[in-house]
Amino acid sequence: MAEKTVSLVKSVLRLNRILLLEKRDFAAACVFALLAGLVQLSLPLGIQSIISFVLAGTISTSIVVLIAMVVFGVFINGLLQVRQLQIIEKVKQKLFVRYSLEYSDRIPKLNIENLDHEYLPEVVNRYFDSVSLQKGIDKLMIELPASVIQVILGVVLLSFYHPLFIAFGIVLIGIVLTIIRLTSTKGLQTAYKASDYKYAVAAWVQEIARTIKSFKYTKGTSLHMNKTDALVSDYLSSRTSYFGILLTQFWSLISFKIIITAAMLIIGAYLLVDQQINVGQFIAADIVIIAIIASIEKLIVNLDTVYDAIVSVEKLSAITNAETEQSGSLQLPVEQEGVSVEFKQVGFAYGNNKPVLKDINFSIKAGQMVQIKGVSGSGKSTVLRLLTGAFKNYTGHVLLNSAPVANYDVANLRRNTGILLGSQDIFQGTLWENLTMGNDAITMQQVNELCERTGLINFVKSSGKGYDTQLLPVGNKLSENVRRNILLVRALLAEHKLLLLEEPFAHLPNENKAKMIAYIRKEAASTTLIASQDETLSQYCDQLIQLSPEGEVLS
Ligand SMILES: Nc1ncnc2c1ncn2[C@@H]1O[C@H](COP(=O)(O)OP(=O)(O)OP(=O)(O)O)[C@@H](O)[C@H]1O
Repeated sequence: MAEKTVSLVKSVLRLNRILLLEKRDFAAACVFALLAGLVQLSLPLGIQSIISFVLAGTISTSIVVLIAMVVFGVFINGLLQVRQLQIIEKVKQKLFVRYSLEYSDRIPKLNIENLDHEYLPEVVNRYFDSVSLQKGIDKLMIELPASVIQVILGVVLLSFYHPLFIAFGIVLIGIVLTIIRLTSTKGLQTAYKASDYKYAVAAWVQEIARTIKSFKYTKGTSLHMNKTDALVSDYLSSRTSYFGILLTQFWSLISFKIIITAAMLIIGAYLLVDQQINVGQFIAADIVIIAIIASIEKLIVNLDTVYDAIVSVEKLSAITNAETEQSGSLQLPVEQEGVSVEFKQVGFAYGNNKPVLKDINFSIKAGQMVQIKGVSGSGKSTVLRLLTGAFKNYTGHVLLNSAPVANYDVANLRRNTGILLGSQDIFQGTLWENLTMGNDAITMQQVNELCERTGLINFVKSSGKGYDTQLLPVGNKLSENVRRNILLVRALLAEHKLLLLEEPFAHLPNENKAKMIAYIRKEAASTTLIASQDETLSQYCDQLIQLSPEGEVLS
């Protein structure tokens, strides 16, 4: 697995940006934490005054008032905590909504050229980190700020008892910062690695489920278990190193507590004996110090939540920060029915692989129907893909109406292009949704007509719910014929100026194929490029572009 170096500062800033998206809520939670901290400190002050009164032997109404104030302080503290919980619940819900919408919105806009080496359904698993982030938000937005505020307020309060306590406070904060500084980078790095392996295990289990029939029908081999075993071992060893860091932090904390407790008692006892502070102040100072130690303990014990939250934000960024498609601004002319297409000295390779297309030249007039022919792997589909505008790292010129395809507004281009590529699929939803893709302008009459021509109408009629029939992901349980027909009708529905079709008719009986060709020629009137090895298709086309196995145009 490729190691990713995680920058502590960058990661903390990224987490901060997420928290600051809910600026007002975060500020409100901090204010409540501050108030709660102040109210909590009223407790030692109140106790100190009560002890002074008791020692002076004066039981007066002042004591009753003081006791009432301390009890009231405890009540107010509870009230502030409830308010904090309400704010945090709101933030949790907002986080879930934000990531759900951002993922759904961004995925179709991603630059697939960059994601070519990734399996997107696996990458999208990072979405579950929004739930992990939600879980950590209590600690991040309530407990940790509250602990920091309490430490600062406590040290300020101590300094009023005696200047010696100022030095004590500075040493205290110094030690904590040193512990955090020394262990955090490693802690974060190991947490990130453990998370990587967790996703690797999840991806592999998903892969077994996706290809269940392959694994079910193996001849008793245990490849699936062996691979899981190897991945789980990696996870366990990275998780163990992560836990090692947490243990180091915890040991530092225990040593720190021992030193501070001793220092607190020695300094307090010395000041008391030396009569620099009285008993009430001694007890109150001790209560404050105990509260500070408890807050610091919380800070260090909860560092794993901070690591987890940082890792979650990093993981979620696999989609939220992935590059999206660049769009130009050109629009295709509304009045024109087709578009002219031109390839001038076009060369293309997927990533760093060997070139698929070499010096491709052809031109197609608006409204023409053209077959692109060639053996498997010659690059027929790649020619179509370049025209979708999704792949831009080619050399030479890919022109639509004499303008580079990259100059077109992506949304406008896609609206005007009917695309049938082998990589497209059926999604979980109704047949109607799968055919129209949510385009409300498409009428029942248009859908019926294309279903008649392709023969898909037989499936519609035989399914109990017609167009409302629910389809399973990837078109599971549908016959290959029906699946291909759905994708073909989807590509042709609505008006297009350009049609890019990969083997659209191979599954159709001759009768339906003739009907579809007639439909495209007469009624669609778009410029049509068909990538196909069909020997009989060229007789219906205006042009035949033959590709050699090396990805060159044969004249
Ligand atoms: N996303 C990709 N990443 C890397 N290589 C790819 C990718 N898509 C296709 N290729 C490779 O590019 C070459 C051309 O593929 P393309 O699909 O364009 O050929 P084709 O002529 O349409 O083949 P077929 O008729 O089998 O669909 C093939 O060698 C293929 O393996």
